[in-house]
Amino acid sequence: MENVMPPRPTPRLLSMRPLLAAALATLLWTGCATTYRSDVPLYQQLGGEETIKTFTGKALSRVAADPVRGRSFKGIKMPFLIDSVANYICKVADGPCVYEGQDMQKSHADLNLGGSEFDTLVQTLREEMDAAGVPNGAKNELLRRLAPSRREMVTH
Ligand code: HEM
Repeated sequence: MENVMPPRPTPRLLSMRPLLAAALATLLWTGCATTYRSDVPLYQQLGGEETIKTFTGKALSRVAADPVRGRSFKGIKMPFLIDSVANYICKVADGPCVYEGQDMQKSHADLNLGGSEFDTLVQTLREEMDAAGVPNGAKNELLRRLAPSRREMVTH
């Protein structure tokens, strides 16, 4: 009589099973890490207060050092400003930080900011969040929350 049993997987394929399972787990984990999770406070997904201060400080320092884009920062005490902006961002991200500064309209009113200046800072923040290893989902959620302040700061 003819044998109708399906062929059994080769031992080689069987031995690759743990490898395939590990690859799948890595894929799932990466997927989770890059997606914003509404059940975890955003500031935690951004890496906590320390990381927020790091990427904020680097972004502000880079823009301030630019010969053209940095014009608004002349005479500004950068360590104080960095602390204040980091606390603001931490608070926007539902963190426990206390922000004691003015609202965005008042604090930028005298700077005569253009749209492209705002966009440059946002792009620099994006790059520094990437450098700090902030997952894409958390990064985009923070930028989404900051976006409405553009119309409060930009005057032309
Ligand atoms: C996402 C965009 C921005 C955010 C979240 C932000 C946030 C802040 C915060 C929280 C303060 C501190 C206010 C206070 O302590 O009373 C501040 C002040 C300041 N910001 Fe921004 N800012 C943004 C865009 C910009 C841009 C585009 C520039 C210039 C290129 C700028 C330049 C300044 C300067 C110079 C001050 C100090 C003003 C002063 O003390 O007279 N900011 N910003």
